[in-house]
Amino acid sequence: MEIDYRNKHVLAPMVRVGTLPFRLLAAEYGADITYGEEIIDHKILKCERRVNDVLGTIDILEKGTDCVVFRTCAEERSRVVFQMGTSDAVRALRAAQTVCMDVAAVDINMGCPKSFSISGGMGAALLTKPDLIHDILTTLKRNLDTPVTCKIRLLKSPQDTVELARRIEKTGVSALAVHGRKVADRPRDPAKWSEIADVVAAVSIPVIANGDIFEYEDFERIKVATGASSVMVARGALWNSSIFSPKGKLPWEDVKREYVRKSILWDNDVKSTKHTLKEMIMHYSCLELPEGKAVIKSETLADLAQYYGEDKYYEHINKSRAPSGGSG
Ligand SMILES: Cc1cc2nc3c(=O)[nH]c(=O)nc-3n(C[C@H](O)[C@H](O)[C@H](O)COP(=O)(O)O)c2cc1C
Repeated sequence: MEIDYRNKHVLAPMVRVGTLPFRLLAAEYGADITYGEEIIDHKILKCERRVNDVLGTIDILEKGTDCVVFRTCAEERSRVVFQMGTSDAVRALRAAQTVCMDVAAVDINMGCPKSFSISGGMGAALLTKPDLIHDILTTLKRNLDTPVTCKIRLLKSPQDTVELARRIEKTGVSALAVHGRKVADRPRDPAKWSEIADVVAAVSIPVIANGDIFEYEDFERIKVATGASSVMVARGALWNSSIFSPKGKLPWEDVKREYVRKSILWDNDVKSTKHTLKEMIMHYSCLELPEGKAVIKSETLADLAQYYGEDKYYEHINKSRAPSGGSG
């Protein structure tokens, strides 16, 4: 089923952050479309799909283990985007086939500047290989019923970016997310909204504008500046996912607590929960203070529950999951 990419507020893909509890939290506050963290195709190819009746989730697990690589649930089926890292069309297709029936769309990461991506020919390395981009996207389009999209960065000149966007549009993708920074730009460099506007003007598929949305009002500002109708947020949502709420941001302490509860409810990987909490704490406070130290020291969700005063909730959830029967 085609997903509508117009007039949407979108949670950006974020490694080690965009797992199920975080996506559901963002959606609860108002995000319309929520991307998962980037997962590399090689990793998915070592996985199997399993229905988790206890949690009510669909789990993509490393074969023969309980190691969750991707977890989703029916509630987010119509809005979750699976983002993949790849450098090969056939491999991308095989990996996408493992997950496509459980997600709203499959997205290819063409913006990651990290060395592990570039050295594997993935992420931003694709930006200089338009033929390979074409190959990957058309292979996915031809063989999947699921919508296909991609996320790029700006190229050296606005003309180059526009030329690439036009080529991408020709592959039949449903939307194009544009992060308004170049590969060499640092996160603190301002995003170049005007160069996103050049792309919006040049293509007719929906463009999702991304970069420097830190307040709810910024959604409207970037729409006006770029002409894009949809907007994607990463750091603004990481620090306080209630940025999606038209009613204004909630105190980060409340958001954090709700994130801990959702991590417990969906049995999130403790490393991902710790990482996300650490990012929030680093932004608002400091890891050297007692809270940061307690999060770093935590080894399990039970430890985190205890620190945040959610131990009763943790016990309640775990009791409700225990197999019935026994003495009663
Ligand atoms: C913690 C973190 C993890 C990220 N992981 C990904 C990722 O997995 N895939 C991706 O395409 N971009 C990733 N990005 C980039 C963001 O999706 C986004 O393009 C960038 O941060 C600019 O948006 P912002 O100004 O709203 O932060 C990540 C960014 C952050 C801060």
